[in-house]
Amino acid sequence: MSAENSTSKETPNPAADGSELIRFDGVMKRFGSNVVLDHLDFTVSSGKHVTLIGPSGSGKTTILRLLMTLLKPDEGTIKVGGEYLTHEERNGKLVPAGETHIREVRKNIGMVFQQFNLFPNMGVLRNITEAPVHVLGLSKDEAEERARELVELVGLTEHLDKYPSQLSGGQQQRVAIARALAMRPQVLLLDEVTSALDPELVAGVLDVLRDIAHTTDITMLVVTHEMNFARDISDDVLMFDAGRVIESGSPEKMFSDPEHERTREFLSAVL
Ligand SMILES: Nc1ncnc2c1ncn2[C@@H]1O[C@H](COP(=O)(O)OP(=O)(O)OP(=O)(O)O)[C@@H](O)[C@H]1O
Repeated sequence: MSAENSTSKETPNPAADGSELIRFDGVMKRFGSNVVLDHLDFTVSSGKHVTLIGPSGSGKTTILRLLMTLLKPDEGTIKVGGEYLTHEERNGKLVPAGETHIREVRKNIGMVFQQFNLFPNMGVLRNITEAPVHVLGLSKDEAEERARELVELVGLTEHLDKYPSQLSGGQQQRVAIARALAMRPQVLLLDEVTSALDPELVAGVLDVLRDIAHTTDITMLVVTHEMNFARDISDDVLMFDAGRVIESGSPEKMFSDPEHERTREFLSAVL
């Protein structure tokens, strides 16, 4: 892996300065009568790596899906980079955001899913260049140059010409990581990115992500059941229960001396 060589060029978030990047204010999300996020407030500072932990169904993935605008909150507001994601200001009033506004704010956010979601009919290089060319308007040459750097960063240089079906799950997930970074997002969302992988492929993907976490200043919001990985990369860990943050702190504190009974129960089941 050659992350060290490429970081000066690769730093996806050159403006990471510790200012507030993500803000949830009173966010409520329900599915039918099931209140999944219960007036949730939290913030993430630029450049930080924040891991969301908590029992199944506590709302972690829902938070990432709200940030990707795959879902809309029923109440409350979400800001990314100081801009409302869910609303826009018109004539001094806050109104539901239109598609153009949402697309602009969303350019700052990249997501890697459990199931890779690569384009099956495109090779590795084109999977990575497609969005930068069509969404950011980069020239094909610019996008390819950047894609080659990212392919090196994720350790797949020899596989550049292959199609997703010719790659292992771990390699496909590394392509998905490169594809997300190619958009130079300010924040990278990682949703259980190793849970669909065969166990022997998990370590390779986590190593790539550790490398990215330690050698770039991209902001990360991570949902994972890999607690050692969470401990290695996190600045902060947020413990969710029933749609609320019940405890937060450094990984050292959270994993060795949690305060909340529910956190202790959860960690004793997963560690
Ligand atoms: N599209 C949907 N329609 C109905 N219910 C949903 C939908 N998406 C999520 N839910 C419900 O919302 C709750 C929270 O789901 P979410 O996936 O956010 O939890 P999670 O904390 O990420 O869980 P896990 O660790 O199992 O992935 C669950 O009860 C889930 O069944």
